[in-house]
Amino acid sequence: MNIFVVNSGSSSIKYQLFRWPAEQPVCSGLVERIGQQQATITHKVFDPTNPTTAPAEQHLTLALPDHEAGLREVVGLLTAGETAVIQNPADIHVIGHRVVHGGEEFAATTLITPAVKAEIKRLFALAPLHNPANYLGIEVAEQLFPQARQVAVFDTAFHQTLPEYAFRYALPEALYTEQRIRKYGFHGTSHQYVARQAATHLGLPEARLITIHLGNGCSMAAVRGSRALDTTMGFGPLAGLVMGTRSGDLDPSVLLHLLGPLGYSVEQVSTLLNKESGMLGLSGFSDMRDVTKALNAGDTRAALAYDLYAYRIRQYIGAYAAVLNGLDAIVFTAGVGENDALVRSRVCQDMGFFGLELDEAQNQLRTPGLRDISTASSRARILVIPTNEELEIARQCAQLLN
Ligand SMILES: Nc1ncnc2c1ncn2[C@@H]1O[C@H](COP(=O)(O)OP(=O)(O)O)[C@@H](O)[C@H]1O
Ligand SMILES: CC(=O)OP(=O)(O)O
Ligand SMILES: [Mg+2]
Repeated sequence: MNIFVVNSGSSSIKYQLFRWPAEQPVCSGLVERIGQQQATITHKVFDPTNPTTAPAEQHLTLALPDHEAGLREVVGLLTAGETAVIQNPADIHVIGHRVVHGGEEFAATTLITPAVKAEIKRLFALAPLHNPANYLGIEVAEQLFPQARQVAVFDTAFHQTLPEYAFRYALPEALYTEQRIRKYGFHGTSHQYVARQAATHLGLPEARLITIHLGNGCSMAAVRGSRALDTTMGFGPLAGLVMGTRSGDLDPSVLLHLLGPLGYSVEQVSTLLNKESGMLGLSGFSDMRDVTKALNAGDTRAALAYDLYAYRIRQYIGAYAAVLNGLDAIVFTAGVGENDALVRSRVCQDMGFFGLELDEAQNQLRTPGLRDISTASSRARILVIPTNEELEIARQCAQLLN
């Protein structure tokens, strides 16, 4: 069986093809800047005899007016010429779609039906940056792969186990019962994937874990074994940690002040909080590699941004150690969490109270796969685990269809 995973964003499409049940990655890629003058496709084909060797890479620059044009081009790469890994679109049997917001309706992976699509559409208002793009990806995939079974895997699903006192806001009840205003949480496939690996690695099925996903979007989760107990993102993906361009936690009075005395429109506030804040707002750079470069050059704004970023993570480690009544491990994952040794070092400084003691030499190493970067005497483990949302999505598709 061939499972094709699609993570469709507002201007990008990430994809990966797996052979099942071998869980073997065949190819993966990223289509960027859809709708702009020049879009790019990075397409990687893995060596079928040895998927751990570096894949063959291909780069294309071309005009792609929309997602349909983008996915059509990808189908071309999958089926034609030297890069061909399948003969025609009918060789794709299952398509797993990342859908960011599943509301309270979807606590599990679901086969996509017209009713499911209608529900995903109804949730546009709750995830305006993500759900419309995910929906578009589904529609285009249905056209290009009419034979395939289409499956939705929701970012929110893993967090549906949160207790009510953790997911409710202290607002009048009707806003929850009638408007569904509550904490949902996101990046669920990533938290679930690394939590499972951590629990297996520790040999503790009921491990008390704090998973820390630091990508462009950032979030943390308190996880007991395989059950999510709390998470930092909320009603939408704006709450909690400082992110590349998103503010994270903010006193709601700031919004009232922006909307009232300062005369911002709702649209302007949305742009401010989603696209102009976070590390970009503080330092002028959204990409952590640029922030680090500025920091090393003595830039004081970058230094403050770095301190604030790490401080917020440390605060939530404290909060979640309380939620879990103890701690067996924290797990760093995603682009920043996996690669940025300085962030990990800042976060783990003076955390002896929580049993966390970093081995700085191990922290600096760049070996692939799961790594334990804590000292032998550390009471709780500090792990770095590469996330693989695409593999987790494929696994959930396979599980659903079995
Ligand atoms: N070597 C590195 N050192 C520090 N940060 C890195 C490194 N590689 C990637 N990143 C950071 O990872 C972030 C992107 O993470 P990623 O998980 O790919 O995000 P997303 O899936 O949300 O696009 C960027 O801020 C980027 O700067
Ligand atoms: C939900 C979310 O924040 O996703 P991303 O990090 O991909 O933007
Ligand atoms: Mg991501």
